[in-house]
Formats: sequence, structure tokens, C-alpha cells
Amino acid sequence: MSLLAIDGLTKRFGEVDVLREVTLDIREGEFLVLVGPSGCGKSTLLRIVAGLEQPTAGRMLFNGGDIVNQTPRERNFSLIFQNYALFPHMTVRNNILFGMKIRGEPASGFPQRLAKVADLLQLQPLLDRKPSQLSGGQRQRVAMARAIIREPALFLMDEPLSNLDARLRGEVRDGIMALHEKLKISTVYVTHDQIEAMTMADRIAVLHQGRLQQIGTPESLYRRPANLFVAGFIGTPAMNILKLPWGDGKAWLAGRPIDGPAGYAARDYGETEVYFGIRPEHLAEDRQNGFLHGRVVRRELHGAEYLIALNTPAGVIQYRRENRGAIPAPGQEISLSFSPLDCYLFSVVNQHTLLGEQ
Ligand SMILES: Nc1ncnc2c1ncn2[C@@H]1O[C@H](COP(=O)(O)OP(=O)(O)OP(=O)(O)O)[C@@H](O)[C@H]1O
Repeated sequence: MSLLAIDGLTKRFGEVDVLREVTLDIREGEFLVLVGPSGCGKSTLLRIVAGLEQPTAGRMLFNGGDIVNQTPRERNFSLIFQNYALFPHMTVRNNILFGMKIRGEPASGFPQRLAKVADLLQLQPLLDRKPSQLSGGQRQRVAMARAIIREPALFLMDEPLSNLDARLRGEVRDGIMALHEKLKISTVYVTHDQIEAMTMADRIAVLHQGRLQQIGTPESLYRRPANLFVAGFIGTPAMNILKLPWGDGKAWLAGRPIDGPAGYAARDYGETEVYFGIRPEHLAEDRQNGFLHGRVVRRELHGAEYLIALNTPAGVIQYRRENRGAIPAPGQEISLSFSPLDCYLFSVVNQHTLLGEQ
């Protein structure tokens, strides 16, 4: 069921359309991740949902009611930023209770609600400390406690992990996921990091240049990217993209026809070129049947795996291989093969996928 429906949202700053007719819905209890490169409009969208910014056009319905003209307070959404500014002179307890106090909520309810969130976030032993006496992860937990004690109707998080070091990031991310599992408060989580998006999201919405590119489960975005941008953005290392000749309803690579996955068809495409995509994990060294030949130009050790770049007549291609046996060295000739099931084709005109179910 849709909890928040965003419909045709546009935001213009001066001459620039930062958001262009964004339409998406947030479902009851879901963890939706908004992802995209720096400057694509993620924070602006989140700020509009929070009520800190007015849209230029478009509607937002929460539980069916229009909220565009509501103040942030009327919306009762909780916003967590990357700088989760705690008050340094206040104890953890008072930091958590501060918002409820200034809203004039009855103090009789405080102890019970405080105990509940402190238990949930394992803050009981820390309640009398000041922020300076906490680790980065503990401070982030206090910020979470402050945000959830008011029982928000929607959680909005803007890159809450970005100021933390790698180890702490993992810890806080696990904490956020555990909290979401327990409370199931619908959450919109903004990040530029597609790995964070893939590991945390129920669904991912990909934004680029102010436009929604695709929304779906991490699995569906990885397997069925709607366009060239999503194909290149989701997945690490990134998908190889080559511009290939197109003829007879097929892409031509190294003199061979590549006709895409069985059951899919690229139809009515009157161009002479096409974007062809294949992920590094779907290419394999194949001495016998390999037909994509090239010379190794670079190899990177990633522990259990190597990422190897080949210079082929069609362009540079990267593939992944296990760190086992003889690893191809720079200068060596290699032949690769792949399954048509793992290929992607995109229009050179509008960059949309050309693969539709037959
Ligand atoms: N108040 C403003 N006035 C003018 N332009 C703005 C304003 N706020 C944001 N922008 C512009 O809107 C665009 C989108 O900004 P936004 O902060 O939403 O992007 P973002 O995707 O969150 O980026 P980042 O990941 O770098 O935070 C940027 O080009 C930014 O310069």
C-alpha cells in the first residue's frame, strides 16, 4: 500500500530544474533508498518531503491527504542528516528528550518512552554522558533515538553514514537495519553510494539530473536496468559498455552476431549502432571457444579476485576472475566468452533498454 505518493514533483532554483517531474511512491513499512551521483537532486527531494523546501510544481499525498502546504511539524516526519548535531552541553538523556520538551508534550510519558528507545538502541548505560564522552557510533545512535522517540510517521535519512569511518559505517548501518526490522517505520534513505543502496534497500529509486531513472528492488535494477545510466551506475565493478555496429536485428562484436538473451527481442531499431553491455562477472577466460580477443593492459588484485582489463578491437573490457592458478600478466593475449543471457542492449538515440519480453 502506498503511504506517500509523490506525483510530478518539479523544483526549479532560478533557471535550473533540479527535479523534473519526479513520480514515485513509498510503501507502508518499506526501506526506500534514493541513490544517484552528487548534485542529482536527492537532498532537495528529501527536503521537500520533509517540508523544508517548497516544490515548484507537483503533489505529495500522505495517506491520501495532500501535504504540500503542511509545515514540517504537521507532517511529523523525522529527518536525520549526516551532521546529526547533538547539543554538546546536554546529557544523552536530555538530547533525546529535547524535541518532546519544546513541543510541550506531557512529561509524565517521558520515562517510559525514553526507556523504550534507550533499550532499543542500547543507550541505557550512556544516558548521563555528554556527547563528547561518546564514540562516533554511539553519537549516531543518540541521534537515532532522538529521531524515533517521537514516533514519526516517516523516517528521512540524508547520508547518515557519510561522516563515519569504514568500520563504524558497517556498525551503524547494521544498527539502522536492525531498528528498521523492529519498528518497520517507512524510511526514505538518501545516499550516493550504490553499494549502500544495494545492501540496505527494499526498493531503490535511481535519480540522475533531477529525473527518476528507475525504481525497483536491488535485484531487478541489477538484472534489468531500464537504461544505460542505471546499467552503469548499479553494480561494482561497473558494467562494460561498448558501442557496436547494429544490423539484421543484432549487435556485431568481433564479427559475430550478438542477439541478446533468449526470449527477449530488440525490435524496430532503425539505427546502425547500439550500446552493448556486459558485466565483468559475466565474462570468462575461454581458450577453446573464446571469441573476444584482447591483450591485458592492467590487473588489479581484490583479494579473492582479480579485475583484469583487456584491450580489444571493440574497446577496453574488464572481467573478473578468481585469484587461483596462473593470473594473466600485462601484455598477454586472452580470449573471453560470455552467455547471451547476460548481455544488454541500449538505444544510441535515447539510451533506453532495447530488451523487451517477446
Ligand atoms: N537553494 C539552492 N539554490 C540553488 N541551487 C540549489 C539549491 N539547493 C540545491 N541546489 C542545486 O540543486 C542541485 C541538486 O542539489 P542536491 O543537494 O539536491 O543534490 P544531491 O543529489 O543531494 O547532491 P549531494 O550528493 O552532493 O548532496 C545541485 O546542482 C545544487 O547546486
